[in-house]
Amino acid sequence: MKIYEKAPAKINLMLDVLHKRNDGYHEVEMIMTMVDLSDRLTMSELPRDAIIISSQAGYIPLDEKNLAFQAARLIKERYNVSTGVHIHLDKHIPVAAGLAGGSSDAAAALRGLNKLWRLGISDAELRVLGAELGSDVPFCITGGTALASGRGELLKPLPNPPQCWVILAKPPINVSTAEVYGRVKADQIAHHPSARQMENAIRNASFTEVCNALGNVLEDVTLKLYPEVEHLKNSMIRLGADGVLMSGSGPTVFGLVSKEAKVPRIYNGLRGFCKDVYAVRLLT
Ligand SMILES: C[C@@](CO)(OP(=O)(O)O)[C@H](O)COP(=O)(O)OP(=O)(O)OC[C@H]1O[C@@H](n2ccc(N)nc2=O)[C@H](O)[C@@H]1O
Ligand SMILES: Nc1ncnc2c1ncn2[C@@H]1O[C@H](COP(=O)(O)OP(=O)(O)O)[C@@H](O)[C@H]1O
Repeated sequence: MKIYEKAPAKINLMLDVLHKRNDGYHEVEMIMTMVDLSDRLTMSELPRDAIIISSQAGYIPLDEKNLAFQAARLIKERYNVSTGVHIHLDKHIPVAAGLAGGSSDAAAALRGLNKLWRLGISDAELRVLGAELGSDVPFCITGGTALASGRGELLKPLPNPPQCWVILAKPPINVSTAEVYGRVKADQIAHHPSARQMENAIRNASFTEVCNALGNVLEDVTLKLYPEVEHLKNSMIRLGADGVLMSGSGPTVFGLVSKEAKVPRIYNGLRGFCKDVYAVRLLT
């Protein structure tokens, strides 16, 4: 038997850091949504007790460092599964980009293996398992749009934002999430974006209000470390995107665009100096 699962990328429409916790994580408030840029997982049962990861992408680990491997190992151990699985990852989401590619692969593996091994695990239980693998994995289990709090694992579902184009551009640098959080000075954040303002904008289905409510306190850290991210933001604004923000810990910058006619100019303008550019829709 084979199971296929899509693993979409996320963007953070707002991200605030409230304080550093005793366990080393940061208490956050984030509003996240999915975009139509996905990895594709194929999961095939193996009669022997093994987890094999393969991928067409030459730049991700295929051993126990792979988050899909960790997801398979976790579910196998927790539910005493004696057979194995071969997971093929058809990667499309850029890696270490702030788009949760690895977390979404882990979530898709948990969903898929629940079906492959007929375990009957509820989504709520899958989210609890997912939190052991990473703070963004619980959101990626259910997807949609949500307000995430705690370290990212406490989720309040929200309606989807008004449909629009999303231009994603990733400069050729890899950003470590741990390093970015490690440099945040939570008590010195000058401006905190408002989760309430973004939630209201989404509930009002107002594209303009969503653009006005965009904000990410991790930008201050990543833009200082990598000035090319700020350059990319400025280019996207100059080319006419309606709202522009860095996603997560970066370095991917996204631009929200309501009018399709504007998309080619922004896409082509960015492609002039950035290789990794995508024009996609929100996954609504
Ligand atoms: C910043 C965000 C925004 O969505 O995404 P990315 O930019 O990574 O996509 C997330 O908070 C990232 O979530 P995720 O990538 O799952 O992080 P984890 O694996 O749990 O943690 C990696 C490291 O980041 C730090 N970390 C993570 C989450 C959090 N709330 N506080 C933290 O301080 C910790 O140092 C941790 O060791
Ligand atoms: N299935 C996977 N896909 C991508 N990266 C993975 C995967 N499993 C483990 N990784 C590792 O996780 C790290 C973060 O990757 P990713 O999840 O793409 O970034 P981000 O958290 O910024 O969205 C990378 O260093 C990568 O080597």
